[in-house]
Amino acid sequence: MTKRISLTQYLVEQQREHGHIPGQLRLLIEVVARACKRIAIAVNKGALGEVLGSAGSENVQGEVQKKLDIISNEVLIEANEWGGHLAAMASEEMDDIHVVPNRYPQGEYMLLFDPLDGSSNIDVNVSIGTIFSVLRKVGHNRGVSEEDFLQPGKFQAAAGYCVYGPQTTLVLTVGDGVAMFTLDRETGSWVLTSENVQIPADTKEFAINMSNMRHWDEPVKRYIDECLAGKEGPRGKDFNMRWVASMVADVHRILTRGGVFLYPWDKREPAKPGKLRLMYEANPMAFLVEQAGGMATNGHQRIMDLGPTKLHERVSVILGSKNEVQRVTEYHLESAQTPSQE
Ligand SMILES: O=P(O)(O)OC[C@H]1O[C@](O)(COP(=O)(O)O)[C@@H](O)[C@@H]1O
Ligand SMILES: [Mg+2]
Ligand SMILES: [Mg+2]
Repeated sequence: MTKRISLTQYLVEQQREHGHIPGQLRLLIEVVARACKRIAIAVNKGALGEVLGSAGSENVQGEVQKKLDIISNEVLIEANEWGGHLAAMASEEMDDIHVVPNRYPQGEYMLLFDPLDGSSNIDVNVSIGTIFSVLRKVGHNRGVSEEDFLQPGKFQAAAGYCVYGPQTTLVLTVGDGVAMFTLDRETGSWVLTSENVQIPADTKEFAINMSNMRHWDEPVKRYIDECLAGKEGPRGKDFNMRWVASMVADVHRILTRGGVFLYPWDKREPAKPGKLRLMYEANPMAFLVEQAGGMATNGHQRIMDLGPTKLHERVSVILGSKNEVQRVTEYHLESAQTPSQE
């Protein structure tokens, strides 16, 4: 029988072999993983745990909060407040940052999360998840403010997600490749089930919400039209389409078998750069995807190079198999160089 490696053993080994996971970061990741286990239990109970349905409130984005959005947020805050070695936290479901109180010495890290991704799928029993990102606090011996969080994604110390699906899987990077851990419900431990995850550079599968087609910009229309044209079209191959409407599940599929995911800017809300959130969704997923050999851009620039101007900033997202993301990005650049016909 092959040896089972737990999350703790994996992190300790990474620390010993590569020396790049400080003790505080290792403990922080373990606390997040423990919180995800508690969220998985709540998700699993479903109607029996009275966790389904709307909470009757709205978040800072004006989106209706589900009960599980709030429960998951509370679980993550509570777990990390005393056990997470943190200076502060920020969440998609909270207007402002949450500074960890009365700590000396103050924690070196800041945690950002989308506590429950794919909220529209909760009540219909489709995969959902938790996405998280870890930043270092620059400048010790002083308080922490929202500005401390406004760092480009390339400075993330760690990122990951947990997908609550047929299996509960934790996917993690600390900047040295991507590892996947499956929750063994009988023992309650996270068991390493994939290491050095690699996204194939080419794919025949795309993920986009096709109902927004009429709102898309030219380069996105061009790319999807070419995919839809199949064997007879310029791409010379047939493409398949998937859209779970939970970013965690769509990205998990891409990390597992390749593909390209797009949630681009569109004309519905032209003033907003996109639907997805830079700090809680795009940055952590971009870090994972790049660590697995893929690519992530907003159509013009690498996502992890973007300098955030506010906590809840939104962004256009194209990520996954390198050659496809490259192609969509080139289409955007070409279109920017072509004078408008209007
Ligand atoms: O319903 P749409 O517009 O296709 O959007 C789906 C997208 O919205 C999201 O659910 C947003 O996440 P939240 O549930 O955290 O708000 C993404 O996970 C997903 O990619
Ligand atoms: Mg989300
Ligand atoms: Mg969410």
